[in-house]
Formats: sequence, structure tokens, C-alpha cells
Amino acid sequence: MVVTPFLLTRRFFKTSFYFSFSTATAPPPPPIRVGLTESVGRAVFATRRIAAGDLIHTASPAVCHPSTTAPAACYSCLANTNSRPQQLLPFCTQHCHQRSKGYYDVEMKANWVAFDDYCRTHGLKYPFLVKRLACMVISGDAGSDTLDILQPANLTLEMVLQMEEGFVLLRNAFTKALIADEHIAFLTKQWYINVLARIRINAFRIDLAGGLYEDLLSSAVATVKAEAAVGNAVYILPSFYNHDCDPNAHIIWIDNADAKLKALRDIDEGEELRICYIDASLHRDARQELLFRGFGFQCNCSRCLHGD
Ligand SMILES: C[S@@+](CC[C@H](N)C(=O)[O-])C[C@H]1O[C@@H](n2cnc3c(N)ncnc32)[C@H](O)[C@@H]1O
Repeated sequence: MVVTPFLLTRRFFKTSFYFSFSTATAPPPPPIRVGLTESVGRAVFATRRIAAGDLIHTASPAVCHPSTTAPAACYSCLANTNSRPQQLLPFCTQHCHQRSKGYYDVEMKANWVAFDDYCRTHGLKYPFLVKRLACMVISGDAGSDTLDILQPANLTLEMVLQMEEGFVLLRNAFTKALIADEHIAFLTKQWYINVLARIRINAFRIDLAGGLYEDLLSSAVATVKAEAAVGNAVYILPSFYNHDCDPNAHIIWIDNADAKLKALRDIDEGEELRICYIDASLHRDARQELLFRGFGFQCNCSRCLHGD
């Protein structure tokens, strides 16, 4: 595999603070770099040897949203709110309440019954992430180009047609709430479809390991098996990790939507870091089918190539 350097754009620097080397007190940069490959687009590579079990880096979501079946999840960070004071709900702490104020106030101005019904009737979860991002853009908490750097999914005409209905309902909710035209100028059908196409490939389903973490060294499998997802999130740097059915890294969540990327085994300098997007214990055909339906690619990892 030939690797060429990947030019990090200004936007990437803005959204991924782990690559900022500006101050003497800043934590050391993570031992990785993003490079371009011939066969799978961009990929993450180790810049030094990483030992099994090491924390490679952490990442905060660019956008996240609790699932409708997780009423106890903090509306901001997805942590469990069960033991929090009533007045803080739907947030877990004053900190989450404060940092979400901008987009939450925007969201509270609109009536979401029609939009939420549309999502529920069609069993859709990703439009909630678009709604959250749209509120963040309107409040100034995020740029409308936040996810542009991520790889988009190839969409069928049927998918686009279904998205159009969601777009109309989202835009109507804002216009009926009298949000000024100039604040929703970004919210075009094309923007909505572009964002959803990126979310489709790059969103992670969040299952919190909580106190069970010590038992979860192989939690790449454990997390995809768990049924009770607290929500979904999109990250920038973790989105550059490619998939492998025998991964050398995994992504886990302990108490909230902040992701931890950990090494599953010793990794050499220059080696590509890959995580598993699905349940690696499935047989080859089932894995291939899931990856093709969910992410639109035929897996070229060595397990699949060897028919394992
Ligand atoms: C989350 S992105 C990973 C980063 C991506 N390579 C990029 O350039 O942004 C997932 C996409 O990477 C590619 N990919 C990841 N793992 C792959 C694999 N095992 N085999 C083939 N393509 C893969 C597919 O195009 C997939 O849709």
C-alpha cells in the first residue's frame, strides 16, 4: 500500500484540536497521522510504536444526539442523568447545561412534532443529528461546513427522495418559529442531503461501558452487541479510521460521548490503525453484507481476503 501525505485543511485544524501544537502546556500530539492510501482513501497511521492497551487519543463529538429510547441520556454529552437534580434535566451537569444553551434555546423555539413523527414512522435516527447540527449552526456553536471534510455515502434516488421530506419538515420548523431567513440561509436541500450522506458513513452508535470498562478489553465486539445505545455521534479524527474485521484498535465510551481510541495489540510505527465497524464474530458473508449495506464498501481486510 502506497501512502502519500494528507494535507490537513484549515477546517481540519479547527475541528480537531488534538493536532494543535501551539502552546507549551498543550498535551503532546497523539502518535498518529492521517495519510492517503491507494485502496481505501484516507487512513490513520501510527507515528511510533504503540503498546497494547494504550490510549491513542480521545475525541469529543462534532455533533451528537441521544436516541429516542434513552430518556435518561444527557441531551448534551449522553451521560446518564438518573441521579441529577430535576432542575438540570435534560442535562447531566451545569457545565453541559451552559455549553448547550445556544443550540438548545434555538431548538426550544420550534415545534418538532411533525419532524419527530417523520423520524419515528420511518425508524430514522440520523435526521436528529442534522437537526442538532442545524441548531448549532443557527446559534453560532458550529459552522455549516463542520462535516464537509468527511467522506460522504453514495446515495440512491430512493434515499434522496426520503431525505427531501425530512428537509422540508426541518426547514418548516425553523421558519414557523420565525427564525430569521439570514440565519437559515445555509439550510438548503443540498446542505441537508450532504450532511446526511456524511453522517450515514461516519456516525457511531454510542454504548457506554461505564464501570464495566475493565472487563471490556475486546469491547469492539461487546459494544456492537449491546442493544441499549444511548445515542449517536459524529467525530472528525475517528472518522478517518478504516475498518478491519481483525482490528488493532477500538473505540470505546466510558461515561459519555467522549470517545477513547485504544490499541488492542502492539502496533508498529507506520502501521495503519483500524477499528471494527461491526460485529467481528459474524461469518465472512454476513460481515461483507453488513458493511456493504451500511457503509457501501466491500471489505478488503486480510481476514476477508483470506475467506476467514
Ligand atoms: C469512516 S470512513 C474511513 C475513512 C475513509 N477512508 C476516508 O477517506 O475518509 C469509511 C470508508 O472508508 C473506506 N473503507 C474503510 N474500511 C475499508 C475496508 N476494510 N475495505 C474497503 N474500504 C474501506 C470505505 O470507502 C468506507 O465507506
